[in-house]
Amino acid sequence: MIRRFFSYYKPYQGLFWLSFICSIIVGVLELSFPLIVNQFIDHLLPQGNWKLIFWACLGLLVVYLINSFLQYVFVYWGHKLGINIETDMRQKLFDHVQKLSFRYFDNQKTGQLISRLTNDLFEIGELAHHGPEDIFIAIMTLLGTFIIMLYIHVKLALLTFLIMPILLALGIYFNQRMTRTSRKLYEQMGSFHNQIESTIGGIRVVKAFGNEEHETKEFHTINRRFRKIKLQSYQIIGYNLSVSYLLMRLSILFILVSGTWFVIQKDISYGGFVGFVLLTNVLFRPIEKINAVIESYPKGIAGFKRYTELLDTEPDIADKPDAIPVEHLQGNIRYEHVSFSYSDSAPVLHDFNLTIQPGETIAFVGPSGTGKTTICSLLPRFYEVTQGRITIDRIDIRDMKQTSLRQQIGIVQQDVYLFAGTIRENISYGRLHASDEEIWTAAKHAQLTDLIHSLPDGIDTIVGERGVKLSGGQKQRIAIARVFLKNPPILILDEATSALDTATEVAIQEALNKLAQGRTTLVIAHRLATIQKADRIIVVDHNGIIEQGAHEELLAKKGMYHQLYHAQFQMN
Ligand SMILES: Nc1ncnc2c1ncn2[C@@H]1O[C@H](COP(=O)(O)OP(=O)(O)OP(=O)(O)O)[C@@H](O)[C@H]1O
Repeated sequence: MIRRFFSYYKPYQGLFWLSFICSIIVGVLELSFPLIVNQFIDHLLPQGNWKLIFWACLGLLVVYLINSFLQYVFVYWGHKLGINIETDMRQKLFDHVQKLSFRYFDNQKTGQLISRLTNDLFEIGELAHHGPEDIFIAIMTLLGTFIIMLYIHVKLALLTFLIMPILLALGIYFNQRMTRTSRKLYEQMGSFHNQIESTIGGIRVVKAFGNEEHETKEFHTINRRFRKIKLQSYQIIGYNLSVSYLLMRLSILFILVSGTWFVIQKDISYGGFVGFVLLTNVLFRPIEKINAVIESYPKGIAGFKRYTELLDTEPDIADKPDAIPVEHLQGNIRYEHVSFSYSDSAPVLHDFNLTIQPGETIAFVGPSGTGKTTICSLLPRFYEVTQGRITIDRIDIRDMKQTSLRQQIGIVQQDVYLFAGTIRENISYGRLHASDEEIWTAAKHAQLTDLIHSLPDGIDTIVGERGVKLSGGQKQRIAIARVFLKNPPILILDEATSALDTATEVAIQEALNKLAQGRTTLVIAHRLATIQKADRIIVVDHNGIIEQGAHEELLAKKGMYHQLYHAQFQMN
């Protein structure tokens, strides 16, 4: 995992070394200060030579100036390195998430995914900048300080280093506790995002049922749980800081007492003693740094683990290495002995066979839950068949490049999803670089021109999140315009179940009929009145296809279609 983590530094080796070298120089210069003070007290002070003292102070000033400049370089460029790595990782993760199949998203919570793309990566970025450098610099400074301490006074140095194992053991103990708490914190953060996403996303349902209070209570529970874990983590940080602080100050006291004894014994000079005390302060800085890493390390590592986990999720529907791009398909579709199940539960389709001729309009009818939508979802490979195969123009769809296959299929769903942009942007989603004229033609075919002209901002009217500012019928016509623009040879139409007013229904039906002209069309029919002109009606139940034929033929058979038709007719 560490090797994998470091592989992200590769493109930024220059930045890494720049901030690394700067921080080493900063560390070394920090170490030089106690040594200079030592020389100052022992040699310059007794001589009383103002000229030399002036030059020594000037030298120190230069050291400080260089150090302050390097601090800036280290902080800015070091963080730039972290941010670059974070940005790359986020992009990579986003690209990967886009490749995952419907099946993956069926089992995921959006909030968890958002949490991974935001918080996790922020923490990883922090670790990427601080982790390796801080640990390395801390070790270097510890070693450097120890060597200089030994140089000044061996016995005092050895006494000081007796305290180190206690401080390190303390660090390790708190690190372990922090790792556990961080994990809980992140799980909670995901639940947090889920709750917000689902309540705000479904705010209209919440309000329609008057369940605001219930949602507030649910949120309150999660919010309190999050608070509790966050407090726990700060309690650990607090303990760690206060115990470490106390130990460090006790160490200084200990060094003051033992150093004074050595001074009285004339075993160490005054300058050596002051330099030593100053060095003790330098010695504690790396320990504080290690403590800071201890705070950020578990969060970053927990985030990185979750990041790699998601990145390693193989898309269960991927292009074969030799997959072919397809263009201009005729639309000859064959389902050959297709079986399919969403999970280990009972199959939705079993040995399903169907041949659809190019340009034919097929309507699927049958009771709810019998697999009409599933049959259509298998065609663009949203889900993979469990057995059998589906071919278009005699090519197995698994041998085609997914994007090219999906470019050949247009889908109009009953539950239309519009993006929170303008009408123009939503239509042009069908073909991203379409010209203005093409967009207007598509809008005209979808009978949208009157609507667009009636709006103050015309085609540039903002439709609101998921198109809330438009009616169901208007949204559906935008979805139809999108597919006109896409102009695919194959169509899947999931018919609207809701009863639209007659004028709107006629307008939508006209638009759909026009769209279906010259294309192979699969209609998931809910309202039998709209599919009477279909070339073939396929009646399915839980056992598969039970009847098929034209409307009149099926009525004459007096079978299932006849029953369904009359049931709906009587209801109307
Ligand atoms: N994403 C999914 N994961 C698991 N099971 C699913 C999924 N989608 C559908 N199902 C199940 O598969 C079966 C067939 O569903 P499908 O939506 O294809 O039926 P349908 O005939 O289109 O129904 P309707 O007429 O109500 O739209 C149902 O039992 C449903 O619960």
